[in-house]
Amino acid sequence: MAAIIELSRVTKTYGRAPQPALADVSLRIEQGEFALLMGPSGAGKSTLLSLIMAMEQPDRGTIRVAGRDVHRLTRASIPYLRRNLGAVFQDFKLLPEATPLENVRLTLAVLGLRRRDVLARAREALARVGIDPRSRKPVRCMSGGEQQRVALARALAGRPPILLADEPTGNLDPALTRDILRALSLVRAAGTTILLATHDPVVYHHAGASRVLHLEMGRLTEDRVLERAPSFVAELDAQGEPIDLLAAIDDDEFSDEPLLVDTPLGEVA
Ligand SMILES: Nc1ncnc2c1ncn2[C@@H]1O[C@H](COP(=O)(O)OP(=O)(O)OP(=O)(O)O)[C@@H](O)[C@H]1O
Repeated sequence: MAAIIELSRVTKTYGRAPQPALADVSLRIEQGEFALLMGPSGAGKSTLLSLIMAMEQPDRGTIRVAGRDVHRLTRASIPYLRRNLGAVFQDFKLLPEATPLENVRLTLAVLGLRRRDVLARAREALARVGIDPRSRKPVRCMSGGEQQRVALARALAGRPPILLADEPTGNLDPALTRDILRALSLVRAAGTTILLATHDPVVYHHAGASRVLHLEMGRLTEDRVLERAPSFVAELDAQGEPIDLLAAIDDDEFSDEPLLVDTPLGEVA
């Protein structure tokens, strides 16, 4: 099977740093996998995610998403990458003065989703993470945990086939962490490939991930398949809950109108 994400001998050094942030990393992630990216602070987890999102350039090596080298995409192909990758950043990258609904709606509009679908999708994604879509609060007035959930809703609302998340439970208490993990289980059950960077042992034990990748000082030191599904995922399966948040991208929902907007997800043409 073709890998949906493939890194081949990727090295990245920032500026004149004495050590590379990532050193000769190769890995393949197949469609539908849920992989955790673990390792101590500074190990290179965020760097790896940034490279996949084409927010940073590697010094050497190639990174392919759905078979395409993300660092050789033409300008016209950037929307293809943005539609395929939903991202939750460590610092959220939300628009601070905008409400949660505006944050999600704007991203969907920038992705080119048809106007009539934007509002429904945005409301649905916010409700799924426990944020009231009618809230008039600017996100800068919300707690870290609330902002984190808005960021997750924004990433999921576009129904990307791949979700990249950097510490998505970092500001959440255990109950909210569990809610987010539950949302991620549904996302994964709908076929989305997830790559999630975390320090959080609760995530490790309860996310239902299928694989753990461990980074140390920029090197991939462990790549392990996890056999056991956590109990609450099994519970969800038993209940047969409808999975409606994520489905494959339906290109008919996207308009062909060209857009050029500088967004928190980068410039989108
Ligand atoms: N934009 C940057 N400019 C310069 N150095 C950077 C930059 N981003 C990361 N680094 C450095 O690269 C190395 C890897 O950092 P990275 O943020 O990828 O690690 P991490 O595993 O995500 O850490 P954490 O768990 O603390 O988020 C660190 O030494 C860090 O200081």
